Amino acid sequence: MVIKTEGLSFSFGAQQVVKSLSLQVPAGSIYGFLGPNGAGKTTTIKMLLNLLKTGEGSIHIFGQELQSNRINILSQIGSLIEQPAIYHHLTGKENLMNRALLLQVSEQRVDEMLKLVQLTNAAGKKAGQYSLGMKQRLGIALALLSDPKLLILDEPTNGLDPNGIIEIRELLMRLVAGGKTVFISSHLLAEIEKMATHVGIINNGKLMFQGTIHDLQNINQPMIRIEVDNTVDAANFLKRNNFTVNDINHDHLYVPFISKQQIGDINTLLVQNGMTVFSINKHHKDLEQLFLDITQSN
Ligand SMILES: Nc1ncnc2c1ncn2[C@@H]1O[C@H](COP(=O)(O)OP(=O)(O)OP(=O)(O)O)[C@@H](O)[C@H]1O
Repeated sequence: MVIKTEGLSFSFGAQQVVKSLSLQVPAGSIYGFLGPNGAGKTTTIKMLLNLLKTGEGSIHIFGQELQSNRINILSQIGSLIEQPAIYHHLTGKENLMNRALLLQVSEQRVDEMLKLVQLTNAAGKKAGQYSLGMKQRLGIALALLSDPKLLILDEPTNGLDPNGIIEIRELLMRLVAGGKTVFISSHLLAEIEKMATHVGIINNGKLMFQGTIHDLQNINQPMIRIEVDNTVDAANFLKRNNFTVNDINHDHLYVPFISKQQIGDINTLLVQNGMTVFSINKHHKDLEQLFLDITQSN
């Protein structure tokens, strides 16, 4: 394991915000650390980077205990938390050169990083004029200068438009293909599902789920969401016709998704039997619905 925590806890005064967290991040993974705002993601990340002192529990990174090996461990981690530390009056390349001087890495490495994050063409432009996505990519380039084995990113796609999100996703996938491990936090389930190999889900400081992306997909099966005039009648009717109805509320009912054909069949069946179908579509759960499922199955 690249990161292994056991019983990790942290409190701000009387408020415990991280509760006995046991994380396992395998080498070569993109580990999606998922949770709603305020769940404790940033606090956990700050502990992993030794920016906050661990309350209780232990942190091992690269197989070594963090406190007693922190200089060695932290020198092999690149990180980006909150806004990247960028000088706006300097160009992208100058920002990187500044850090390169400190780290004693070559200009060639700076150029390689610019290429990797696809900022070569914008290298001579002032960073203050960069879009949010370009700034995030510059932040990642800064984090990568020292060639760290592990990259820890706190919500790097926050505030980005869909193109910016795709660029970051593709970049992270390239990094992992090149042998690095990426730990990335997010509050967006759909975003993490598209790139992560492993997932940890945290809510109110507690780990609710941890496993591979396939384990997550097993508990996060897509549904057919049906909007009809009378959901109770429609649900009873579908059950009589051997469909499983998983959930029902005032406006919608939910049937496990099997195929597109089945969506057509259900539509025809309901309409032919006098029911009004307002909409019918394949539906993916959001994080809140997933929490309910996880809580119920525990
Ligand atoms: N410096 C602080 N002092 C007191 N409470 C804090 C402090 N920083 C965070 N908290 C509280 O700790 C809890 C967890 O915050 P944290 O920033 O770790 O969550 P998060 O999952 O990263 O959320 P977000 O995505 O909104 O940053 C929240 O209730 C927050 O209000």
